[in-house]
Amino acid sequence: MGRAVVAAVEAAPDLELVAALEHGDDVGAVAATGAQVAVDFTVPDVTEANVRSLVAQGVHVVVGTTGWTPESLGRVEVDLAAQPGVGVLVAPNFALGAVLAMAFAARAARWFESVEVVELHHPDKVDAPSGTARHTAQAVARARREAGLGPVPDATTTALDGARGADVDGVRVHAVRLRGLVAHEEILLGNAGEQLTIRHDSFDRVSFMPGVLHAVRQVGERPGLTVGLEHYLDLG
Ligand SMILES: NC(=O)C1=CN([C@@H]2O[C@H](COP(=O)(O)OP(=O)(O)OC[C@H]3O[C@@H](n4cnc5c(N)ncnc54)[C@H](OP(=O)(O)O)[C@@H]3O)[C@@H](O)[C@H]2O)C=CC1
Ligand SMILES: O=C(O)C1=N[C@H](C(=O)O)C[C@H](O)C1
Repeated sequence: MGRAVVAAVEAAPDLELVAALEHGDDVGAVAATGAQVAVDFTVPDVTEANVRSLVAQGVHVVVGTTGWTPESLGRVEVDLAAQPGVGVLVAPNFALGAVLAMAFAARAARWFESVEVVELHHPDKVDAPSGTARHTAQAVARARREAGLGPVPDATTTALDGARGADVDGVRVHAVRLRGLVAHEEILLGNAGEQLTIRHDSFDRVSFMPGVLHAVRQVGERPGLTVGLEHYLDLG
């Protein structure tokens, strides 16, 4: 992703690439390069420290790295309170179609008794379920709560560990890892006698770049912490 972002920024006539950091480089020296906005695609273990260092330097941050917890987001919010004017966007998916799929699923959720999420990725991915699937399940669960729906029906009493996937806010999420895949998600919504399937496929990492560039252009205008690109697309 880092290489794809470098290429996308270099190809954008209104943006200038002033630095490209690799593993081992000093994030604390980013402001000195003149950077106004930093983009982080690293690993869950280091992204919070990167973002907090960048916020302390007064640099806006666009984050694609997954694995964020409510606690790590909370610590960034505390840092941002001391840096008014600095914006941070943490977005689990920058593909416009994926953001729309999440929004459509949340909109549909109140009308269906059952829902499950299946995410499918390349086998080099280190986290499961994907940040996108977690974000989707949370949005669907919120919509179900707001509509007064009860738990998703499931009579399972005996199962091998993992057979029913992970429970994210009461929504079952299943993770597939398969060579050849890039990033894919299906939201399955069921009622008696019918099913709605909402599916998004990223076939190439270029799919994430329009969303990343949109965020880079916007983040300076949106101080504080934002979670999810949908808020930058008027879909939140
Ligand atoms: N929001 C979105 O739209 C998308 C999000 N992602 C997420 O972005 C993240 C990165 O994905 P991807 O680019 O595929 O992963 P890669 O494994 O290809 O890249 C991760 C990068 O982080 C670097 N890195 C690893 N450890 C450290 C460290 N301790 N300090 C600094 N840098 C480190 C790696 O360097 P080295 O290899 O030298 O160790 C590598 O350059 C993942 O969390 C993924 O889920 C991915 C695609 C889209
Ligand atoms: O690791 C990936 O590849 C991806 N990670 C993000 C996620 O965890 O949701 C976004 C996209 O699915 C690709």
